[in-house]
Amino acid sequence: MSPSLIRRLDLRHDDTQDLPRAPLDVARALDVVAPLCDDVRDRGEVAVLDYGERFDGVRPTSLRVAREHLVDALAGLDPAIRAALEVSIARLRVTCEAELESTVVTTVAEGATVERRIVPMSRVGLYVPGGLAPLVSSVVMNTVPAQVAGVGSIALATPPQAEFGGLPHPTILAACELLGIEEVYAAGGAQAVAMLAHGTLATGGDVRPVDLVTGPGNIYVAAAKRHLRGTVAIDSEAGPTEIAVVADDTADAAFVAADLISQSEHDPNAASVLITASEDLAAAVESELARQVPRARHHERITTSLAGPQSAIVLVRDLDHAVEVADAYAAEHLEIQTADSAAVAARITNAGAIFVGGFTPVSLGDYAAGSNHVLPTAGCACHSSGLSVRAFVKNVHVVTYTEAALREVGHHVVALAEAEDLPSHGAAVSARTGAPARAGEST
Ligand SMILES: NC(=O)c1ccc[n+]([C@@H]2O[C@H](COP(=O)([O-])OP(=O)(O)OC[C@H]3O[C@@H](n4cnc5c(N)ncnc54)[C@H](O)[C@@H]3O)[C@@H](O)[C@H]2O)c1
Ligand SMILES: N[C@H](CO)Cc1c[nH]c[nH+]1
Ligand SMILES: [Zn+2]
Repeated sequence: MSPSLIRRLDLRHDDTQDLPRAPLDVARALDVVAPLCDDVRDRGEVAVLDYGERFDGVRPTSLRVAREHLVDALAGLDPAIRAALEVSIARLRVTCEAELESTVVTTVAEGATVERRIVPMSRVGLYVPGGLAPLVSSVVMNTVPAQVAGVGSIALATPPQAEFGGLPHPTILAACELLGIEEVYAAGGAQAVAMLAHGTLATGGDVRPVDLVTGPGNIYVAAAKRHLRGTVAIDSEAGPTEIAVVADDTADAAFVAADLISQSEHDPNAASVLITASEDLAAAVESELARQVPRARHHERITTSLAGPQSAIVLVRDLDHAVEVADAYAAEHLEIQTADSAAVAARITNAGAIFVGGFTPVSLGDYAAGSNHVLPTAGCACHSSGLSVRAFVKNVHVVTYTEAALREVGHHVVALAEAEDLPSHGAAVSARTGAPARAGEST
């Protein structure tokens, strides 16, 4: 029998072993990315073009893509792809509209209100991957929530393609035009994220800085987002793709293998993990991988991804143990293919998105489920969320008190200010309410 394409990790008797993770993680990639981002801050568009030439093998004549290229790309778009994009956009828009929170005004006492105002980000930068594959669907996943949130100004960056003379891939340009995105840059990787975050006005260029950078990308893109967080807001570290599948004997091994392969197709650094208590299923999935992988167009990078230390078939004691391991792993995508998938899914705390049952593959969510495919990776799902309208808005409390309402609560403010040895805080209230000043107050 030929050796398995994926290793086994047996946690049944020893679950102190490390969970599968890629050796090239964000922390390591920062060594490359931090100086690169600083260089873009200092040298602006010339640096962006230099790195494009080095990493993408082409130097665009202009970083900003002229509108005519967007219009031409949409005119030349295959109608079947346009129809699919329209469905993808429509489904995601429905979800985003339903999830957009509205302003809430709370009356906490008579004459005292706290309004939570929802304010869209003024200007955002969207990143769309285009190194190994032109992820046109990421144009949709970034843009639709930004537009539903009401963002005023949107810039989008995606790598230049040597094949298209330094322009981004035409299908990506077509999707931009379809969605009305006019400010598109032929810039990829960390240099694109740095360009959006810092802008290039200070170095003589035309790119205005953004307030938020969102979108998926490879490990260098994820590292750039970590490095620049603070200069800008980010959605999450949405790096190399991961899939974990919790499955039992009821799962279809051919489906499970197809789903592992589908996400390994993204990147040699992508991670595919099956978590199961069933040795029979583990063996059947290994056979299916051996059958399906050689037939896949991108079998080389799939093989690298499956063989890497980031991928494994993890053997666990039972379903409870499977849930525990899935939560500890905190996968970007978690599929549940068990006898009662919904009940198992309800027990999961940490995952970017959960795909429930045998007929909800991750690929559906990648394109047309109505969910967002920009999701936290490398364990970040324990603290970060997938992209949604919430990333594109801020909450601002608007506080309004009448004089009577301030008088009613003022003495409590004074008491707490005293407790913190900050009497001038209390004095700012006493000055209005006429309450007696305490020692050390100035009114
Ligand atoms: N987590 C998510 O939500 C999600 C969604 C979709 C895709 N993805 C991931 O996005 C990634 C897409 O990766 P990609 O490479 O195809 O496209 P990409 O656009 O993310 O990255 C390409 C860029 O990487 C830069 N680069 C390449 N090698 C480099 C190096 N050695 N040093 C510095 N920079 C370098 C180049 O500038 C290039 O423009 C995949 O890893 C995929 O799994 C993640
Ligand atoms: N699986 C990716 C998220 O990690 C999204 C994607 C785009 N195109 C295909 N798949
Ligand atoms: Zn995918």
